[in-house]
Amino acid sequence: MRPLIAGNWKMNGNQREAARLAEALRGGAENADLLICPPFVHIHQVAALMLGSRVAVGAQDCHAAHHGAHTGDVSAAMLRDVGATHVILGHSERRTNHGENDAAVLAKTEAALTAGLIPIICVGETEAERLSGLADSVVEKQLGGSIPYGFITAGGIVAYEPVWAIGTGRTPTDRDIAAMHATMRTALVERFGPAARTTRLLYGGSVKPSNAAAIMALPDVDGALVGGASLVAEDFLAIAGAVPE
Ligand SMILES: O=C(CO)COP(=O)(O)O
Repeated sequence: MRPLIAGNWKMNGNQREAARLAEALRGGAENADLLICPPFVHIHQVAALMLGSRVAVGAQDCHAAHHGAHTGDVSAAMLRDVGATHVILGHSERRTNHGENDAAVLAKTEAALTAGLIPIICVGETEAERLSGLADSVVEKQLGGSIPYGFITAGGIVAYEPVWAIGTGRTPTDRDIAAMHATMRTALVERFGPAARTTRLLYGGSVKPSNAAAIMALPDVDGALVGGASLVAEDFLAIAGAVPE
């Protein structure tokens, strides 16, 4: 399957910087689909800049409700309206900083699907959980609790992001990444059947140009969710260029 290289810009950049970064990516990549996820306030502008390009635009979160009295929140339908096609949900920074649990991620994912957005559900263990041998069970529980019916057929995407690898420069060994991706594939196929074989499983956590080729070559790794390195156009494109043909 064609890999997806997704950039999570997190809370970075002003309008001018967002436009400059988006424009530098407009040409896309040879062997991978590209997706960029700017902060809410830049989505409209960036989606307009990317019209007619092969680069998709997504958001980093959405609310579970369609509309209503939810001060400060943004609905999936609003994101779709301004040009987003994807939304990252359940990122560990949301789980930690905003207390989002699997039930909340499930509700948001259902809202995204209803609005016609492709959800990217993030899962991953903390360092303490990995050291206690709990990584597999933590990720299986997150998958079980946050993926709704209809996710697979709608092209939903899962990102494995070990919490301890995010922004730290540390990554699991290639063997550990491959093992977790195999675990996730098995769990999805057991629950949803063979259709889940085509679900994209991304790896995220300190992906950079120097480690991308090795990670992207692993079985069941269908792309990357990139944080810091997605803010530098040449690094993001180098990661996309490292995808095997
Ligand atoms: O959280 C991430 C992407 O969602 C990964 O961030 P880094 O690539 O900066 O480690």
